[in-house]
Amino acid sequence: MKSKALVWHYLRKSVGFFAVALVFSILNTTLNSLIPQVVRVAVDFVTGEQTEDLPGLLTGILNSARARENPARSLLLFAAVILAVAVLSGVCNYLSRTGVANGSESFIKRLRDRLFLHIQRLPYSWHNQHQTGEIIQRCTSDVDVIRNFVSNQMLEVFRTAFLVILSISIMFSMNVTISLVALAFIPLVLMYSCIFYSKIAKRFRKADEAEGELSSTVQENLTGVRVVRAFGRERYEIDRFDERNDRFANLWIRLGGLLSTYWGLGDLITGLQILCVIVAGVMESVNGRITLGEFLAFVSYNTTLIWPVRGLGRILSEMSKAGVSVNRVADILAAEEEEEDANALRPPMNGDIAFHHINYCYEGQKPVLKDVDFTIPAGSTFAILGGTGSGKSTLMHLLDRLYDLPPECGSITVGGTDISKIQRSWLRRNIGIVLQEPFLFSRTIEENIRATRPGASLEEVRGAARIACVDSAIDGFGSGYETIVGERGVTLSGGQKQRVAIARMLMQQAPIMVFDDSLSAVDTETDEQIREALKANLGNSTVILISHRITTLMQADQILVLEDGAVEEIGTHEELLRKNGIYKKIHDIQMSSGDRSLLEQEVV
Ligand SMILES: Nc1ncnc2c1ncn2[C@@H]1O[C@H](COP(=O)(O)OP(=O)(O)OP(=O)(O)O)[C@@H](O)[C@H]1O
Repeated sequence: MKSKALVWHYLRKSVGFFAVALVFSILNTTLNSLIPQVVRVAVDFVTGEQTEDLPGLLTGILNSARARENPARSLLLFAAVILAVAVLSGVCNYLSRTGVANGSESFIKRLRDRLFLHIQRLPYSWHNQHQTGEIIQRCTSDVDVIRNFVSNQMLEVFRTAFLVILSISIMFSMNVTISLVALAFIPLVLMYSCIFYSKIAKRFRKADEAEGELSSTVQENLTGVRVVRAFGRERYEIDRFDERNDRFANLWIRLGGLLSTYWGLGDLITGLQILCVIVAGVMESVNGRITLGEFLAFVSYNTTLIWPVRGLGRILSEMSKAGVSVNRVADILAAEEEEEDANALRPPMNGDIAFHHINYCYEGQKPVLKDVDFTIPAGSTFAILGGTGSGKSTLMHLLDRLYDLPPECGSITVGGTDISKIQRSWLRRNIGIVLQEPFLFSRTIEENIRATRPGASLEEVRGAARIACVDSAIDGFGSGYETIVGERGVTLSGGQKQRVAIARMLMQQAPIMVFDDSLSAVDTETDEQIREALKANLGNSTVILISHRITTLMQADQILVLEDGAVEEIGTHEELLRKNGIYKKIHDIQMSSGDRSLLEQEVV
């Protein structure tokens, strides 16, 4: 969506509020412009000059109050009129601001909701390509800049335009010469504002990017705080932060410098303009072409005219900032969501899973999977063994359609149906995955486990935790299932996190379950206990086990060995040992390590 279309799309539902605000803002401006007229009349009335051109209503009031015979009473009357106008103007101001607040807040709420929803729907690949800190900055700081413009500046543009037209008309009706003097400076002020406007926009864009980098550094550092501590990298991280913070501060200092020059020079031009108007006014007044009251009114109109014109520069700079922010938000909203075809298939998911000649590479990368072709029989336990980076997780990401497999790169079928024809949400609901790096939300353990089946009872949650062998560990926490898990599960050990993630996946009761190296952080004994519990409870589910550890895989119905993205061997534990290939080699290496006793027990 183009940026302007984006603003309009979310703004149009608030147009009613803004229209009301605009009407009251114009009324408020009109009422304010009456006050110098009342002052003019009051001064001229008291000094006895040209009182015959008083508005009819005012003459009537003055006559009925017999003000002409009593100057003090007449001044009280003028004060009362000014007070009445000021009260009305205040009411209009209140209504205008309320309208703007309602309009802008509802607009921003819609924008925020849409952003959040959109980000939820963006593909996995998009999230992998964007830094979390930068996304957070766009959703908070950029949205705030837009909000600030819409709530404080947008209506000002219209109000200023109206005020300029009104003030100029009144001034010309009073005295053409002084009006021309006043007006001569307006193009200069406007031109000057526009030049600065374009410079400020450029600098703001840079400062905004630097802020994004800074947020990313902080976010990454906080997320990886344990790695930083473990490797004693604090100094390096502090220096890295300092460097970005310096860049950010310098950019803002330069931006501040530019703004200071703008306001300083602006003050000078404004001062000159006011000086010229006063000089011209005094000359016209001395020559008897305007009264004292008119002169005072003129100075007053000129001041109310010149400040908003100068303010236009600020509005323009805010507008440029908002423009940058709108573009950045529009960039996110322009990213294509994962399309969900309502007519896509929702077939039974308890059939064989077949990978047909998969050749896959990530965008711009070398091939990750090379002619991978195998079938996982329904209801079986299938294991995948392979070195790091051999493409095991990629296979699972393709199965779950976290990445879409282009048609020319092979196909994956479940029960004979191509997964590209299966509704994504249906596919994901029926494939439970425990990811390699499980993420737990900062909520209670119970909520974390229940996340995949919100209606589940506590007993069901406990049941899943028991199968994942984490029930007793949870009971050992002070608040049991009510224990809050910190960000990324900081209060839990790596193994406990993995087991809570397994319990969460089990709650899903999916016919296909994938364990992507999800027992790596538990000791071999617990690993075995969990596998035993899973075997007894998984029923007819098809289980895909990915691991580097032979003890985790050896009891699987079939084991596939993946080497550098290609299928190297496939068979049962015994068959693969007999083949004397890579599986046997890994087996022998692990045999000589701590897993030997377990291996021996299990093989017997
Ligand atoms: N999102 C991605 N974008 C680009 N390249 C990727 C992406 N994800 C993985 N890769 C690359 O694809 C290759 C296979 O990665 P994959 O995660 O599938 O390996 P793996 O066998 O699961 O490894 P490990 O056992 O270490 O988890 C690696 O070289 C990796 O760098």
